[in-house]
Amino acid sequence: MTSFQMSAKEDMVEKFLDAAARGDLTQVSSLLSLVPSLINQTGYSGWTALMLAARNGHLHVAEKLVSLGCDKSSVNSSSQTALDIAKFWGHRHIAGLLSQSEGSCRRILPGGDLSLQENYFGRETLDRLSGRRTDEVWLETKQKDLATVYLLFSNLSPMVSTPQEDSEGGDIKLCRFRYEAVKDLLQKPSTVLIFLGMEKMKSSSSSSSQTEEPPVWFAISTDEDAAELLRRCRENTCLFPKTPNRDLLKLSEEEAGVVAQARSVLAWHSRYSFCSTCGSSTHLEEAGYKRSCLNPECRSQRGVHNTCYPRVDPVVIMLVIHPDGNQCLLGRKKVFPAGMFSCLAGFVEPGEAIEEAVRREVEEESGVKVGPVQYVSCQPWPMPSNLMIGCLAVAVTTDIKVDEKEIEEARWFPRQQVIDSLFRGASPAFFVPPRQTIAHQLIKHWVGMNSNL
Ligand SMILES: NC(=O)C1=CN([C@@H]2O[C@H](COP(=O)(O)OP(=O)(O)OC[C@H]3O[C@@H](n4cnc5c(N)ncnc54)[C@H](OP(=O)(O)O)[C@@H]3O)[C@@H](O)[C@H]2O)C=CC1
Ligand SMILES: [Mg+2]
Ligand SMILES: [Mg+2]
Ligand SMILES: [Mg+2]
Ligand SMILES: [Zn+2]
Repeated sequence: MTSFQMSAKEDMVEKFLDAAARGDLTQVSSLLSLVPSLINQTGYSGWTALMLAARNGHLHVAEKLVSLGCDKSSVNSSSQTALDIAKFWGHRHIAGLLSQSEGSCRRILPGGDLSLQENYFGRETLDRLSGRRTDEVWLETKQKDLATVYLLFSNLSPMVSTPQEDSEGGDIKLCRFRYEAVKDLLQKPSTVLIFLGMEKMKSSSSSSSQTEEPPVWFAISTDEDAAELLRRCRENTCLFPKTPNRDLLKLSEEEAGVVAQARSVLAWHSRYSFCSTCGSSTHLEEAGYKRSCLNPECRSQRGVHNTCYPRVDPVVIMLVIHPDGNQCLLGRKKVFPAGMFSCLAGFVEPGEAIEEAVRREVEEESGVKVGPVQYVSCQPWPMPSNLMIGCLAVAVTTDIKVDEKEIEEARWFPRQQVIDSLFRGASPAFFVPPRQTIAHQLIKHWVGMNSNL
């Protein structure tokens, strides 16, 4: 693109965003009919037309953008969606429009502040088709299907491609392989193969493609040398991320959901090679979703035996609200980066209800006693297989005494300080974990609950 063409495009985007901010429906519509791709363009600080309409309360513009299929979930550089912005500025009619799918639930379950929140790692991109896991003929046919997608894992990290230096954005992408490129790995006895599921049918797909089944996905974990595996990829920007806690947060929402599933199941295989009941060898069944003991005398062959199936560890994570309603309790572990504070969290223990786990962990870690607990949303966290259960909790005492083994410091933070740090105000007193964590989303949820300012 020449510099002239570029500045003409920028002018057009600016004109479009300005029209949305002013509520000029006629200009918004005519620019969109000329250049439909304007719809999700961003301007200053990542603001889209929908966000600007939401900021200024222009319902008709917001309706037009939504009816044309604009992206309602995109976030600006302060991690706010158009819905957050509409709620914050008190434009209830627009907030209602942007959360319309929740309307019918609200009628069925009145009273609760129900927001259909989807967290990073939580998107179900694939239909798991668990019924097919025992259909060996079907699975074998699918393995050889030309459209089938294989992901390669080494040491529990998926092979990803990193952006070219001159490209925009910092996202990483999963490397997708076809059967021909991995069939030798499938023959190796040490390879673990997991059936992940089938791509979901797109509602807009044409009638001719509806007769064909969408592609299925498998994950392969192999002990082949990582450098050797990387040679299978044509691009030279591929790698296996070394720090999953950080690096796997750079995937798209769709790919993050697939990785959450694959990584947790593979982590279970790598930790549970032998039968945990009798110590004998096991073999893989049900397309990677079961390990059965090879000892015919083993107790795990009879009755209900959860040891044969992949594990999920429930963890409660909670934002504790001060009895005055205007402060929240955040803590930091020694391993956190300097200045970062987050929600308290802890593993649910056997025979424990979620509410009780919240009360116990908060008291253990901070000395604060908690009364009412409300579930908000959850997040699969594949490090290795936690299910983070996000709650709000109201404190009934306020004195803090931290458990120094787990927590370095815990403090009550006033709402304004939390808002500044969440939306990166001028000089925030601390910072919160990135938006991909449920900790961030819980903090944002609390701030949003009373944001009709
Ligand atoms: N997505 C998000 O926003 C967040 C995710 N998390 C995740 O939640 C998890 C739990 O939080 P954390 O505060 O550490 O939990 P806890 O407060 O329960 O403390 C963890 C410690 O408890 C012990 N422990 C008890 N039961 C278990 C179990 N079933 N599995 C593992 N360890 C157990 C371990 O001690 P020892 O090793 O000494 O035996 C461990 O170091 C972490 O893995 C963390 O990654 C945490 C915060 C935010
Ligand atoms: Mg903890
Ligand atoms: Mg704890
Ligand atoms: Mg604990
Ligand atoms: Zn056994």
